[in-house]
Amino acid sequence: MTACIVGWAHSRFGKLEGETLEGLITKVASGALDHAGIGPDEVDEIVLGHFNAGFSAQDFTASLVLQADDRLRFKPATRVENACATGSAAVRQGIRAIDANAARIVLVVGAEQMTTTSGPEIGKNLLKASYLPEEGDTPAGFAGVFGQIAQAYFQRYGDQSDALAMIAAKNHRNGVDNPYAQMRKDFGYEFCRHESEKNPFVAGPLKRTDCSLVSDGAAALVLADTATALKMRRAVAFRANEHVQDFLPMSKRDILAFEGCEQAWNQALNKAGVTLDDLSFVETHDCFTIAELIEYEAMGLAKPGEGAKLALDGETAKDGRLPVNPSGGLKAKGHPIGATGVSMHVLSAMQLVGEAGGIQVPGAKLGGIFNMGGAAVANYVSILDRIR
Ligand SMILES: CC(=O)CC(=O)SCCNC(=O)CCNC(=O)[C@H](O)C(C)(C)COP(=O)(O)OP(=O)(O)OC[C@H]1O[C@@H](n2cnc3c(N)ncnc32)[C@H](O)[C@@H]1OP(=O)(O)O
Repeated sequence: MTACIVGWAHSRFGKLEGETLEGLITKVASGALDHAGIGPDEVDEIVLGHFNAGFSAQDFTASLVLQADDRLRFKPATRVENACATGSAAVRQGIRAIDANAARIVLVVGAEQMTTTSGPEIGKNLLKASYLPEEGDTPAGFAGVFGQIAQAYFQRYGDQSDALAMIAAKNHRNGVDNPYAQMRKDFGYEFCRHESEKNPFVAGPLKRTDCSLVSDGAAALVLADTATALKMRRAVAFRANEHVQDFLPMSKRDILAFEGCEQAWNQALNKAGVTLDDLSFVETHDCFTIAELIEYEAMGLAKPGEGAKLALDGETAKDGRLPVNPSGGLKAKGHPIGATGVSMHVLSAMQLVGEAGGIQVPGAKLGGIFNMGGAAVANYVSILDRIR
């Protein structure tokens, strides 16, 4: 791999009153260029990750990045979309431009503004990332889809409510130390474990604390080829970047196996020539706590049906064997769809250069990222390594 991350910017995630999609995009675009010490005229290509699906009336958004600086005018700019993995799809498109020697510097932006949409519309928009003929009428939107997955998992492997509450509590605890996070509240295990007025059931066995947040936010990063990156202040290289796309209908797959996720991790670990034991941390797609649990199994940390033990034994806690979601994950940090994958790469790069502040994993050397679109349909894994 030749692409490296050399600079970045991240907005706060949350309900950002008075903010616009354009404002979010332009602020992180210029912030990332400033952070990298790269002038807009040096940019060869721009990629914007933006899901939309009804969240924004403006649907032709790639050129909004050009509003960050007049010197970006006439640069090639494209928007990409791959459901909740839209951000990682944008990162990958940038990497491929560099690997093909078609670009030396690429500006990647991910953004979404979700909170200006009303509750029922949010669920409808998100469900556009499901297979409409079979899953389009699922009650409670995507929470309903993962509620069914959780129910099926409980039927096959037994009730996992304790482990799901451990995952929720862990990610909420980690989010407290993340200044970009939408929710910085340490709810604790007991609150996450039990149904209450403040923590009602949302879909199947999933309670509110099992669900990611509805968020506004943006993140951006600058990619450069290795030769250029080695002359910069910071350089975080892609040891691997893999994309595996699976069938859309859940009925065509064993939905408890997340086979696309498994395949993407296998490919990435092979390419990087490392094992999970070599990773210092993982940022994984916890759109719902049951997703994080199944991802433990798909990535190879636990056998099928045994992911709960990792959560219950604290092995994926920040001070555990392999910290998972030290940022607080989608659960606490927030999940502005198009920004999420870019955010995962930005926060991982921060970890590797030792600039992650309160969420820093001490001595982090190698980071893994898994970002997912739909129910394990679009699967992206990156393995990042600091080279400067
Ligand atoms: C689509 C893909 O390709 C793959 C994916 O990633 S799927 C994931 C896509 N994202 C989603 O589906 C979003 C899921 N989450 C939600 O829909 C909503 O957060 C929810 C339905 C779980 C809760 O929404 P709600 O019931 O309308 O809550 P809301 O009225 O906004 O807030 C009530 C309280 O709960 C809190 N709250 C809201 N959502 C919360 C959450 N997810 N976790 C914890 N607390 C939450 C609020 O802060 C508020 O607290 P206070 O009373 O103390 O102020």
